[in-house]
Order: sequence, then C-alpha cells, then structure tokens
Amino acid sequence: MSNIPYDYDDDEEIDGYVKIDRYNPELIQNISTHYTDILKQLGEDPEREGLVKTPERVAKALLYLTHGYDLNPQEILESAKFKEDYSQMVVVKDIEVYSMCEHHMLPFFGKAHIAYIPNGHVVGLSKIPRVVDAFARRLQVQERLTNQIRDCIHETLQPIGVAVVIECRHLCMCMRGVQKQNSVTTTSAFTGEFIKEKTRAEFLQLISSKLS
Ligand SMILES: Nc1nc2c(ncn2[C@@H]2O[C@H](COP(=O)(O)OP(=O)(O)OP(=O)(O)O)[C@@H](O)[C@H]2O)c(=O)[nH]1
Ligand SMILES: [Zn+2]
Repeated sequence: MSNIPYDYDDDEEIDGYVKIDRYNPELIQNISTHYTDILKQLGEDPEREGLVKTPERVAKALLYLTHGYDLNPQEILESAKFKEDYSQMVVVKDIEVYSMCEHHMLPFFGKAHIAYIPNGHVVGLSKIPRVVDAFARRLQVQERLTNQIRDCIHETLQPIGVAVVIECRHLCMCMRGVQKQNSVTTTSAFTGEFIKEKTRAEFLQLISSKLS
C-alpha cells in the first residue's frame, strides 16, 4: 500500500514525489459541509454523537482514496531507472489494488500482475506497485486503470514489452445493483513482445504459478 501518512494536516512531501495540497484544512472543511447535508438528506441527525465527526472523516477518507491525482507515475518510475543489461521477463505479481469506480464511487479491489522485458534499463521493483497505486487511487474504470499502467511503463522505460493483468471485485456489483458477490473482472493490456502468443503464454503461466 501507499506510504502516505494518515495525517491530512501534514503539508510536507509524500515520499519526495508530491506536495499534499489536497489535504489542506479548507478543502476538508468544504467537503465536510457537503457531507453534513448528505447525512441530513439521508434522514440522519448529523449532531448525534456517532456522526459529529463523520463528515470530516469522510472528507479525509475520500481525499486519501483519490490521492493518486497528486502523484506523477512517470516521475515515480524515472526516479529509480537503472542501466542494466538484463533482458529476460521481470514479473511482479499479486500487487494489491484498491480503487473506486467512477460510476458509483464504490470500491473495486483485487490484484495486479505486471511484467516487462527490459531494454537496457530496469526499474526499482517497488516503483511498479507505486505506479499501480498512483493510477488506482483515483476515480477509475478497471479497463482505463489497466491501460494507464501499461502506457506509463511502456513510455517511461521503453522496454521490449509490457504486460498488465488486473483481477478485481467491484462492490457496485456485489452490495447493490446486480448483486453478484463472486464475480471477478479480469482486464489485460500488452505491448511489444507480449503481443506475441508465446511470450504472453509464458507470462500467464508465471502469474498463475504459486510460490512453494
Ligand atoms: N466497464 C466497466 N464498467 C464498470 C466498472 N465499474 C463499474 N462499472 C459499470 O458501470 C455501469 C454503469 O451503468 P448504469 O446503467 O449507468 O448504472 P446503474 O444503473 O447503477 O447500473 P447497475 O450497476 O447495473 O445497477 C454498470 O454496469 C457497472 O457495473 C469498470 O471498471 N468498468
Ligand atoms: Zn460502479
């Protein structure tokens, strides 16, 4: 998960990448005011003990859940790009994904599996999950999230190929609407060498194998 401290009054940098403008008190106050009204519209009493701080908590939570807008995924990758003559597939799998669907603003969550074949440069491994978070922590659809991760890695590292597979459960399909609790959505995006069947098959085989 992202390392952003759970402290919204902090105006310092997040891991050196970005200023937390998003967490300023005025913005939190503005969003809170709307949530006080929403609580009333829902038939609740915003003054009762359990709800007094809820609008502010929701405001902070929403700002956290969308902090990806403040991150620059290209910069994250550029910050740890190293010359290395390794030209086999690098696979980082089972990366937790937490995002919010832009249609209902309800969570979707699951795993991302990512591979690239270096072309003279490798990237610090932790930067791949960071890129996933930078795009996931926005209002998203799973297809766009998948393509954005692929394009960012492709454009920044210019590798021989990139592969992204994401598997998620969407709460908007589980706890409302069609109410299918067990459905999982899988999306994928490939560039370069991964468009070839043999390379793609090797990747799919690697992400389906379990560590013993
Ligand atoms: N393609 C895609 N659709 C998504 C994603 N997240 C949510 N949706 C869908 O967005 C659609 C919005 O459809 P609408 O008919 O406008 O909304 P709705 O009436 O709330 O739809 P239901 O969920 O079917 O009740 C729904 O079918 C959702 O399942 C996503 O990541 N990708
Ligand atoms: Zn939805």
